[in-house]
Amino acid sequence: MAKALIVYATITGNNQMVADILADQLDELGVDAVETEMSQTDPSDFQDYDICIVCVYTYDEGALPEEGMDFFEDLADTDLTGKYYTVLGSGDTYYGKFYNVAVDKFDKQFASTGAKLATDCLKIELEPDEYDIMNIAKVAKEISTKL
Ligand SMILES: Cc1cc2nc3c(=O)[nH]c(=O)nc-3n(C[C@H](O)[C@H](O)[C@H](O)COP(=O)(O)O)c2cc1C
Repeated sequence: MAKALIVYATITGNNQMVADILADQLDELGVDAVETEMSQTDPSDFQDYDICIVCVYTYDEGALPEEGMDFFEDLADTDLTGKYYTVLGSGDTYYGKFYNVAVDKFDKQFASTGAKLATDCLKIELEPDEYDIMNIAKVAKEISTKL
């Protein structure tokens, strides 16, 4: 059975909700999905999985979560050759050009690991609604077809 690790960072729960929805969808498609919180995770943990996923919030006008800085920096030095990745994020369009910037930063960081993008990164506005849930389901489907 293919395995996915979903690493999330959250303050108010939206990104954990995104991670939960994606994990449920992946499980339904026969992918064993495990969730962990970013500050409790080392990027080398991804080496035991086929799919590497990050669900992350953006803070302070384009900043990464402070509790995720070590994870972010160590990710660049982690060899994930042969694996797939994608990044999801809940942010707030109120922040204009800084909307979900952490998603783009993680996307770039994954590029240096050797992992391949499984499906386009997904940006979500605040708490996922029906439309977002549909898009998360599409992400899960695309991921499952790569395996
Ligand atoms: C002080 C502050 C700064 C924020 N800065 C940004 C930002 O630059 N870009 C963005 O997209 N969202 C920004 N947000 C919104 C959060 O990313 C958004 O509420 C997100 O859904 C929180 O995720 P969480 O519920 O998983 O903690 C900010 C929120 C706060 C409180």
